Amino acid sequence: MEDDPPDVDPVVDATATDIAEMRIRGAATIADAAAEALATHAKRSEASSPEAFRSGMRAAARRLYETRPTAVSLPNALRYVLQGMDGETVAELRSSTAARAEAFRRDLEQAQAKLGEIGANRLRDGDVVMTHCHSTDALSCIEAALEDGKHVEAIVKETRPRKQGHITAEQLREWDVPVTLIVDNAARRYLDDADHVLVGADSIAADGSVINKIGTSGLAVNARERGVPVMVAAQTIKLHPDTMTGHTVAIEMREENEVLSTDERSEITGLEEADDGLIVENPAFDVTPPRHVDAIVTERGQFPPESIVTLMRELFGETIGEPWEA
Ligand SMILES: O=P(O)(O)OC[C@H]1O[C@H](OP(=O)(O)O)[C@H](O)[C@@H]1O
Repeated sequence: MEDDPPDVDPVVDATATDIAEMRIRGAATIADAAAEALATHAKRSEASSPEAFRSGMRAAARRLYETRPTAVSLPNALRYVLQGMDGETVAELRSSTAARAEAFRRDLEQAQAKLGEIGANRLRDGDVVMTHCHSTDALSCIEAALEDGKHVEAIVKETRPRKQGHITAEQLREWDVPVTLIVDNAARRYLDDADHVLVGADSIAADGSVINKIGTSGLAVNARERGVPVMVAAQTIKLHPDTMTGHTVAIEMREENEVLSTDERSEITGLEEADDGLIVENPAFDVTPPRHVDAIVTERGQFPPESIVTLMRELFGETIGEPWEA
């Protein structure tokens, strides 16, 4: 018989649930929350031996990993923290792991600020930026441009079905940026008024493909046709190491009820009960090929998408296992 899996701290469970249900969302924010949860788990661990501590940490990482599949910042964060488990005693392991998680969170914040400064160089005074979804990395570029004294305006796509564009609009208005909010289907019409498309990323593949909120690829195709450059703001934690060896990135399929309520479903089908003839598909992300992206802005500089693999090799090497195999 197999042993029971080790207990994880309730904070780990709560964080995992919040990530799965998108109360915690956005690739960088998810990574930060996961590292914080691992730190708490490490600090509160009452493991009776170093091996028990390590297996508890691995169980916590696995619980967090199994929440959402697309943003690679999550496994990258888990792996980074677990690689920092160091020591002969539980006390040593506890403090090294917690310190590693805290260093990760500090680095994440600094990387985003640095990325913002680099991305701001692409924005000129008076530029209009079209955004999709809500990305803290993308917003960091606008924030840095504002700090440089540039005037920036924004056309903000609503981003169905969850309307994260509202979060972007709220942040931009807080910074006093003039915002025009549009429905997603209006994007092509408004591209003529935009100087840049600026989006974030959940994962970047080795060939320079950008995996981001559903609708990004269509926006990028339209932007290319209209001659509007597409800029992707993505810290290196968004680089997906497994894609160097040919793995594809899993696209999360979310619940029907984000798109269609039970009442709306009954109105369409005229039935109270289930109708297997009506299927609702709700992919959360899509893949934008590198030819539709002008630049990937990271804290290490900005790169044409085709050359991102060089940075990926430098940062991750060639072989990577699951986070809990660290
Ligand atoms: O890391 P930052 O730049 O904040 O966000 C990156 C991306 O994460 C979000 O995914 P979701 O809303 O969690 O599904 C969006 O796709 C956004 O572009």
